Amino acid sequence: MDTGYLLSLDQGTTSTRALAVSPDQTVLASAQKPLEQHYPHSGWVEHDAEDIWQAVVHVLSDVVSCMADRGLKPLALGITNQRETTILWERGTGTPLARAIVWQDRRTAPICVRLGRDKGVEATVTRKTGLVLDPYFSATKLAWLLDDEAGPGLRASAERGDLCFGTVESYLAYRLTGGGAHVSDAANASRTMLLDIRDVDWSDDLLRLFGIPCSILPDVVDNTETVGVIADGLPAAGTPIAGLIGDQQAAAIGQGCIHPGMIKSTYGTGCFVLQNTGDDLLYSQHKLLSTIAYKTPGGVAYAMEGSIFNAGTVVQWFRDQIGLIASAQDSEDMVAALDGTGGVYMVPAFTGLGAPHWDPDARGLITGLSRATTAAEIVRAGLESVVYQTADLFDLLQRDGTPRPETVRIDGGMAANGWFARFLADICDVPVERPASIETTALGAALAAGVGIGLWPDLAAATAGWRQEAAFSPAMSSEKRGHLLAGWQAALRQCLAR
Ligand SMILES: Nc1ncnc2c1ncn2[C@@H]1O[C@H](COP(=O)(O)OP(=O)(O)O)[C@@H](O)[C@H]1O
Ligand SMILES: O=P(O)(O)OC[C@H](O)CO
Repeated sequence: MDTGYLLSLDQGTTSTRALAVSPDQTVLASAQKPLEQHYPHSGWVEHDAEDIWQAVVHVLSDVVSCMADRGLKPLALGITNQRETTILWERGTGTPLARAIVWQDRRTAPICVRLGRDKGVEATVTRKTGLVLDPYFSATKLAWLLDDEAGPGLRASAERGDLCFGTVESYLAYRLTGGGAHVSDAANASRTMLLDIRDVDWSDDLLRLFGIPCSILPDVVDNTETVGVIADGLPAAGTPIAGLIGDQQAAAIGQGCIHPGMIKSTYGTGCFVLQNTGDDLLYSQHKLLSTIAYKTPGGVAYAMEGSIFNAGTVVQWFRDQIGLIASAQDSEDMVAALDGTGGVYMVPAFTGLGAPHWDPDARGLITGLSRATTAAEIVRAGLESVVYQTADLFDLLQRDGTPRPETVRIDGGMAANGWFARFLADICDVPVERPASIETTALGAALAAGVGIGLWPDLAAATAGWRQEAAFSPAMSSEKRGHLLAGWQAALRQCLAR
């Protein structure tokens, strides 16, 4: 096997990370930079795409120079990213022309409501894209940037061919190759609401529906395809960019969920449950999403996905907004000794509710408060709410006919919380596994790039070394589980009934 390492770039919602991964899948070095969030209006979430670029150069440069000191060179770069976040930049220079509209942003809810009045339109969108008509996805964000009165009005430049559109991996590949590659991978492209996921190509009908000129679109590539090399003057210049993949699909690969039926749940800013359905494109009867897990020369693999918009943000809110905890770790220490929440439930609909409700206007609530309620009980209710939402998604997956998983593999920042992992196993009544490598998302991108340069023949070979670090078995009585879930459903109804 080649000496050298795989370079992985993980551009997430709250931070940008670079990792050096050895061919035996050990993390050799890493660097991270937090990303500033902008909330210009209620329900709006933006990132400065130039900040993202500067952070990328910074973390890549740190890792590459640290590895150079050890005499090692990058073999290939894999890029993984927050999905759906929408960027428009100037063709040629790569200069962003507006703030990136982040996946959590709800400003385009009125566009979705208008289009959704025609039930035929909604059904067509779902059949072609596997998605539901919701502001979460890129299409309406892009339409807003081009045409909305409150937006930057970029339609004329787009029609002149001066603009490029892309999600984050596309923007980074463009800038890293010095404008040489305007591409998006199949997994990321499947989240734009412009791709027909049956033939993995942009849909003319959808482009017409959302008013998107095809001149601004990237070319769609496989997830293990070499799209170009890093341009001169940048860190790791000359390195092939050999894997692009959205972060939830990357986590599925990093977790070795490459066989039909396998399931992973990632707890970062949001929580995303993906169950691999192989070459079967299944459509949900319960508003779960059908999406491309990955496309390789071996074909397309699909997944069913449930998206929870707020997971780690609950912990951040306790820490940064209302000061109930000093650090994320405190959330575990504080709740572990409690018997329960004393009847308190929280529904953390800070930016609306995702699957299966798709309610952009829902807002959070805390119920069941009494004079005896403690801060610890409220924190526990927050952690529990993420578990209950996961349980709802597992239930719907099975009602949609997917096999009951033998185990669920978890990752992301919140998965570090042992109490949370145990409660998840109890409430979902399924064994929960945590992997030895907690950098699952970045690892998935590194493995995709490794397959891209032929280090492994395919994803099955690349992921064969997956190892478990900890396992949590369900131990709660079904009576207690039923009681807790009934309380959750009552709180959820209150939230949805406003
Ligand atoms: N011990 C912990 N218990 C609960 N939540 C935690 C813990 N450690 C980190 N988190 C949460 O995990 C999230 C960060 O996870 P990460 O996977 O890095 O997110 P992202 O990729 O979305 O930026 C933060 O929201 C943080 O509050
Ligand atoms: O940045 P993360 O890890 O919360 O992931 C964001 C998702 O890709 C949004 O779909």
